[in-house]
Amino acid sequence: MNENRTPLRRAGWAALVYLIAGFAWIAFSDTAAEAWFPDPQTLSLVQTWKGFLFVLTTGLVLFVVLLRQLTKDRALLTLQHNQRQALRKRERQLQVLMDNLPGMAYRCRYDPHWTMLFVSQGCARLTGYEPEDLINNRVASYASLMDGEDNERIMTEVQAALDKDESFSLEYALTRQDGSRIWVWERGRGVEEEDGSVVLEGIVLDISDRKTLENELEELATRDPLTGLFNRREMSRVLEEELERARRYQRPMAVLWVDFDHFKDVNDTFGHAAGDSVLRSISRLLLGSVRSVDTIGRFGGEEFVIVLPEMDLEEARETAERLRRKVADEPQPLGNGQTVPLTISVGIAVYPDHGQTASALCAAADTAMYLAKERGRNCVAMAHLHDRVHNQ
Ligand SMILES: Nc1nc2c(ncn2[C@@H]2O[C@H](COP(=O)(O)OP(=O)(O)OP(=O)(O)O)[C@@H](O)[C@H]2O)c(=O)[nH]1
Repeated sequence: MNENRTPLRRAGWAALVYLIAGFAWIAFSDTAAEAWFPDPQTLSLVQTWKGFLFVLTTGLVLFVVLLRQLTKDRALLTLQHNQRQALRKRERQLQVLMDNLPGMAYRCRYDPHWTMLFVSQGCARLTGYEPEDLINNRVASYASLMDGEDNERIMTEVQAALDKDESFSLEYALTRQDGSRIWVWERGRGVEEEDGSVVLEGIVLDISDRKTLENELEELATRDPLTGLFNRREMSRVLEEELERARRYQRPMAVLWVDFDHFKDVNDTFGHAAGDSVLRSISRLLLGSVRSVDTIGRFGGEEFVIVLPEMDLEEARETAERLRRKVADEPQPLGNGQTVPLTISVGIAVYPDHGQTASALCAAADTAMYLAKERGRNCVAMAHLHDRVHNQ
């Protein structure tokens, strides 16, 4: 209650109380003294002692009031000093924490530039820009470090989090000042300022190492380690995807089933390492001989599957024949400076002629490949139309 009074009002009240008490004392004590001590000599003595009493009392009151006030002031000053010390300590700790983040802390506006109002020192390590370069978009805006589509996606995600008053987590790529690319993870939330506007506060961490590891793991899960081609699982996924597209747009699609001829002889004669070298070399050769829309996978052993979107029977036959000739014409390196001639047998199945499903097409192409082997190898065979009936 007292805290609401202004110092002037409080001092005014104290002075008023003092004046009233003083005047009352002078007025009533003189009258009372004259009434009780009619003798002028005694009265004079009483007046003197009365004066002493007044000075003593007011002095005591002044002493108590001043003591109380000064004690309070000192306690307040000590409290303020301790609070300032604690604040400085926390600021220092926060600074150390922010400067040692594997990234940066920030405060920014929710605008198309992500205008930075504050960024910690880690900004230089993360982006290559000094904090003052990014603050208020002085040299570059944070948005200019992001990819265009990422920026739009992030704007939408952050808006959704702001609407729900929740924090947001984002992953996106940044282009640093030197042009190198990094992956970052950001977590932040909207904070209302004193003027009612909303700013974003959070941290941005470099997760490039994690991303590289994730990509490597993804590669391991989808690629054949020897040839680098898609493995059976990934190839099956691609086949389903292409088949779905062919169905939707009512376009043909071909599957080639490629098997090396007498590959066992290569292994037996030159060793397994030489066989591996041949597998790698033919993989490269096949990969370099198809269109960018075509996909090659190693299904296992020396069997390869090639998916050729938008290819009908005749085009597929021509492609298979071209691949067969290319392999036959080029002796394969054994890895020791020597080469070995090798041929392939290719089975062809085409959607929708030989099958409607991935498994039906694979089975038809595989059967056609055995037909090519039966015909003496180093040749191409088309699946029979009646295979379609068996496969469905
Ligand atoms: N070097 C090497 N050989 C492999 C690999 N995978 C499978 N093979 C070999 O491929 C050979 C396949 O032999 P077969 O199935 O008998 O067929 P082929 O000798 O090619 O004869 P045809 O297919 O009948 O013309 C086997 O010797 C396998 O050991 C591999 O990753 N590396």
